[in-house]
Amino acid sequence: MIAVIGAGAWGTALANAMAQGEDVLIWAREPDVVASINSDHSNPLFLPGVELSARVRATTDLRDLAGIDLWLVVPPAQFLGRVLGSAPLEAKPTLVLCAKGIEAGSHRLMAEVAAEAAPGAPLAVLSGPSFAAETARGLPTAVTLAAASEGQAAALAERIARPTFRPYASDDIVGAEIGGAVKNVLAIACGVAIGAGLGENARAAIIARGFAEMTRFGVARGARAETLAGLSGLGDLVLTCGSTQSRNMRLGMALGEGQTAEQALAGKLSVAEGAATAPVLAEAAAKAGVDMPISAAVASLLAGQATVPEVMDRLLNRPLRAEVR
Ligand SMILES: NC(=O)c1ccc[n+]([C@@H]2O[C@H](COP(=O)([O-])OP(=O)(O)OC[C@H]3O[C@@H](n4cnc5c(N)ncnc54)[C@H](O)[C@@H]3O)[C@@H](O)[C@H]2O)c1
Ligand SMILES: O=P(O)(O)OC[C@H](O)CO
Repeated sequence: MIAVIGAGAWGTALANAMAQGEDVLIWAREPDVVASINSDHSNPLFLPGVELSARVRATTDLRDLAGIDLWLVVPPAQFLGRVLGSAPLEAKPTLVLCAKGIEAGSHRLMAEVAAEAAPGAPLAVLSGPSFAAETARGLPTAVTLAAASEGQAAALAERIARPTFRPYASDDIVGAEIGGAVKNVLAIACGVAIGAGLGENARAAIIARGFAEMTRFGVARGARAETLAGLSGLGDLVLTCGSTQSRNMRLGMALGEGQTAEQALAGKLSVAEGAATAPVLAEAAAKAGVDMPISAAVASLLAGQATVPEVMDRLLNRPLRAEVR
């Protein structure tokens, strides 16, 4: 049996994919979500329109996960430490971290947060281009699965691979995490460009120059550039910047159309992780001396410290430079 923590769209989609091979127990915070998964095999709150396998069962009690050896950990990034802190981790289950973000305040990646909450538990990171609704419907999905060694990642990949769900093993945990966290911020930037009518040239420029930012930041944090060029970095960047299925892209479009961040985020149950990651990333990059002008622009827009014309002006008037370096 596999456990899943968090029954948002991605936790539910992963549970449904995993149920093709093993029984799954999913923990949800919301009693209504547990009730609809157990009685109707659906999660209309977070993943409407998808019929779930009867092999997925749900609980609101984290203690029910005790004894399960493999957990997919899928709450929003800012809650991951708190949720793990309440979980029965005595048996040191393998934790596959699936949230994409950087912890506010501490600037820690999810594996650093989990290592403190679950000392001694084997850790892995699953990240890549994966809209939940598509994975849940069994459409082909390939992701990076990073663990402490490529051997551990490969063994885990054997366990969680399914006919249309294909993990690629890696030993670069930091690289897999940074790609997923940074692409959400860049997707907001692409959304702003589209929402403000700046055109497709601008979107492509943000993707390419954003990828340069992601690589600079990742390498400074110890990632390998080749990981950032893979599924969890460039792959997810292209997906998220190219589709209005992305919540981050849609948030950016609302900003580009003139809404404030408060207006664009009001009443939303679902998470656009880039909104929480952007200020943390801007701070962490400044602290590390890494130049990330697009991410910094997103952070100032979200904070209401600049308008779209102002950030455009700032970006376009930076000194001309060589493309590489
Ligand atoms: N949705 C996707 O397509 C997708 C794909 C890959 C990765 N992810 C990542 O998965 C993570 C979860 O996103 P999602 O899309 O499944 O969520 P979601 O937006 O569908 O749902 C929100 C989730 O937040 C949880 N939540 C709200 N307040 C909370 C709190 N105080 N403590 C703990 N949990 C709380 C809710 O219970 C719910 O599970 C994010 O890091 C996201 O970037 C999402
Ligand atoms: O809807 P988004 O922007 O959170 O993107 C979802 C996934 O991260 C895509 O891989």
